[in-house]
Amino acid sequence: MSGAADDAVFMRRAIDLALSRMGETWPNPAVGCVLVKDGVVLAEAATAPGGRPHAEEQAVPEAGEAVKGATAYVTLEPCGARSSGRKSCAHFLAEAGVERVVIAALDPSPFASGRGTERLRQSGLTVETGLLSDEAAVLCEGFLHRLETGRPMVRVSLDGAGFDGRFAASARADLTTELNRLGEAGYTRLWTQEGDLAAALREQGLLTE
Ligand SMILES: Nc1c(N[C@@H]2O[C@H](COP(=O)(O)O)[C@@H](O)[C@H]2O)[nH]c(=O)[nH]c1=O
Repeated sequence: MSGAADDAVFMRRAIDLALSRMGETWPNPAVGCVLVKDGVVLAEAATAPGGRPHAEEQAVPEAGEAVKGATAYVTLEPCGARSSGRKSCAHFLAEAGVERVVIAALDPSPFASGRGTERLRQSGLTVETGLLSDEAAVLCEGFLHRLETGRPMVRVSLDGAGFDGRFAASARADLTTELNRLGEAGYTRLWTQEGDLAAALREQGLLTE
């Protein structure tokens, strides 16, 4: 396999890890991280339920000393700043001796966007962005929606797999207020089935299709 083909395989693995955690990490996005050296996976992890520890914080200690010189495949730009005051993942990867970081999507948070990649580059790591970014976008769409509107995204789903929860409200309720309340509680991505509620949400521009 060529280097580029390898990169896509490992990023797809990181995306799959994160997809399997979707709906469990809110208010944080689900992120996947795969650490690779000489074509061998050293360690892999996804954001823990509840949003912390982050994917990188789990994968790096698991890889141990071998992580020096490795490539990290991450579905989201490693955080460059933390709301929790913990060491940022960019700092953590650089300190551990990772040499190259391949990223699918940039962190959409205005608080953090670009800061992780900047910190990594300043520390001398090679940083590549945008690999499989379309496939990774679903992982942080709810997080981004809540950042922009204060409300969780609502989509129609048959079974709710991968969502933070089900949006249950009367179609006649004040839906914006209900969703604002759920946004304050940290929900980022909710589901509903087709029916009166979905129709009311659609009419009010509150449904993502
Ligand atoms: N879940 C996740 C990230 N989430 C990002 O981390 C920031 C919030 O950090 P904090 O609230 O301190 O835990 C925020 O910018 C969010 O997008 N970052 C990562 O490197 N890896 C992860 O697994």
